Amino acid sequence: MYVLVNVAMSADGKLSTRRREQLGISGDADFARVDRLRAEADAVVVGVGTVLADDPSLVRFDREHRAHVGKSGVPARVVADSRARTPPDAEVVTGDAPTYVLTSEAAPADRRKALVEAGAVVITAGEERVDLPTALDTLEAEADVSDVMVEGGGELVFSLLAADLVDDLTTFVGPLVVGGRDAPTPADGEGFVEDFARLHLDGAEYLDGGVVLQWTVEGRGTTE
Ligand SMILES: NC(=O)C1=CN([C@@H]2O[C@H](COP(=O)(O)OP(=O)(O)OC[C@H]3O[C@@H](n4cnc5c(N)ncnc54)[C@H](OP(=O)(O)O)[C@@H]3O)[C@@H](O)[C@H]2O)C=CC1
Ligand SMILES: Nc1nc(O)c(N)c(N[C@@H]2O[C@H](COP(=O)(O)O)[C@@H](O)[C@H]2O)n1
Repeated sequence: MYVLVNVAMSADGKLSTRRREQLGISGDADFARVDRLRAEADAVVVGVGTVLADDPSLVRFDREHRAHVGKSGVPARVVADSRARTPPDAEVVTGDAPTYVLTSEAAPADRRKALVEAGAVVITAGEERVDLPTALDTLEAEADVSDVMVEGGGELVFSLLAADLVDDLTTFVGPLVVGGRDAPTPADGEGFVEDFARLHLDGAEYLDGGVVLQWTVEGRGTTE
C-alpha cells in the first residue's frame, strides 16, 4: 500500500483552530493541487475526528488529471473510526463514491448496521482501536485500494507515522498564524520522544502566498 499524507497548516503549524472548526488555509491553487492528488489516489482517507469536525464529502477531484494518469472510476472515501461514530447521514457516506469505514471490534453492532444500511462498507481490524496495518491490508485485498491519500487529521497522521505506514508527506504552509496550545497540528497523538520520524525534503514550491513542501518519510519514530 502506498500512503501519501497531505495537510495544510498555518505558519505556526496548526491544522485548524482550538475550536477544531474547519479552517481555509489553502487558496485556490493549493486546492487545485489537492484535487490532482485525490485524482491520483484509489482512496482519500480521514480520521473520524475530521468527519465530526468538518463533515467533508471528499468527492471533489480533478477528473481530467485522473484520466491523464490512467485511472478510471472515482476515488473511494475511507474513515478510520474505531467505534463507528461516523453519522450515517455524514457527507462522506452519501453520494456515489464508495465509502469504507475502518472500525475495531469495539464498534457497537447497531452503529455498524446503520452505516451499512447507509451504503458504507465496514471493515473491522483491531480490538479497541483500528489496527491500521491490518485495516490497510484488508482494503488492498478486498477493495483493490493500493494507493491512498490521507488528508488528516493529526491524530490519524501520527498513528500512521508511528506504524511506519507513510511513504510521502506533503505540507502546504499558509500565510497565517492560528496559535493556541490546543489547536490540532499535523501529527498529534502521543508524540515521539527521542527517536523521531525522519524526513527527506524532495521539493519546495511557492503557492497561494505560502509554500508546498514535499517530503519522503525515511524512518519511523518511537514513542517509548
Ligand atoms: N488543514 C488540514 O489540512 C486539515 C485539518 N483538519 C482538522 O483537524 C481536526 C481533526 O483532527 P483530529 O481531531 O486529529 O482527528 P482525526 O481526523 O485525526 O481523527 C482522529 C480519530 O480517528 C480515530 N482513529 C481510528 N483509528 C485510529 C488510529 N489507529 N489512530 C488514531 N486515530 C484513530 C480516533 O477516534 P476513535 O478512537 O473513536 O476511533 C481518533 O480520535 C479538525 O479541526 C479538522 O478541521 C483535518 C484534516 C485536514
Ligand atoms: N488541503 C487543505 N487545505 C485546507 O485549508 C483545509 N482546510 C483542508 N482540509 C481538508 O479538506 C477536507 C474538505 O474536503 P471536501 O472539500 O469536503 O471534499 C477537510 O475535511 C480536510 O480533510 N485541506
